Amino acid sequence: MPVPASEIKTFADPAALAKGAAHEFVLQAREAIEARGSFSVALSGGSTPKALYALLASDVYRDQVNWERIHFFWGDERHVPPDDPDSNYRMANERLLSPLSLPDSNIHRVYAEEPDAAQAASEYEAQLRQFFKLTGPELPRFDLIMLGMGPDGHTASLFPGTPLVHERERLVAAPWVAKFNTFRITFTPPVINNARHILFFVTGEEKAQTLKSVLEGEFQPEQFPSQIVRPTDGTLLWMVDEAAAKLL
Ligand SMILES: O=C(O)[C@H](O)[C@@H](O)[C@H](O)[C@H](O)COP(=O)(O)O
Repeated sequence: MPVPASEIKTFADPAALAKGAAHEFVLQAREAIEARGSFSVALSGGSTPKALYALLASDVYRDQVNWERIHFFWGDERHVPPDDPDSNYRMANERLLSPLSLPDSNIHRVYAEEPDAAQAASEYEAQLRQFFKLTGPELPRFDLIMLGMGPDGHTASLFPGTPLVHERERLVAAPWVAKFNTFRITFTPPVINNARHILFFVTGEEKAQTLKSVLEGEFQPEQFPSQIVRPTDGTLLWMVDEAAAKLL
């Protein structure tokens, strides 16, 4: 079932998308802080959000939000230490968190330096349960989960072929990702789909065919894991640039 046009916003280029995303982030943060006193957000990794993170920490936006009311998590993390060039935490910390000098209590990173990835995943799940005060099978409800999409249609660290697209129990898992010959730590679909708001950021012509398959093609989440993202009681917005949207 194709994604409705109302859930897709197209921008001229990555810079325009970053501005649009920063505006959306600030609006959602203010709304959550106003309504519930805090804003819980799971950041995405990779390269697309780099410009957004730097923009949010810039003079243009930094005074528009009460950052101390915001709690930062990660939707996925590479199985590397926090100072590794591949670390999603390091990427966000350098561009957003460190420049804002947030208290450590606002930053909830994955302890991906743990040699046993499965242990790192269950530890992160414990962090989620503690922060959201979960006592039973209920799910954490993030105010915002930010996601990217790879050219292969993966999102977070849910890669094509992973059985995790059908996961219903665990909140966080540690899949082996053969294409990178490494483990990853990732939210599972139930956590992602329980968010109040989900934003996808997708740019670049190399993703155009996959984006068309994901948004307009048959529902095949095993092949295109990004298709599994369908909020049960929340909003979903695909923020894409013209290059990525050229086949839509
Ligand atoms: O850990 C990661 O790499 C991300 O969480 C991943 O899901 C990313 O969002 C996509 O791979 C898109 O990455 P780019 O933005 O670099 O294209």
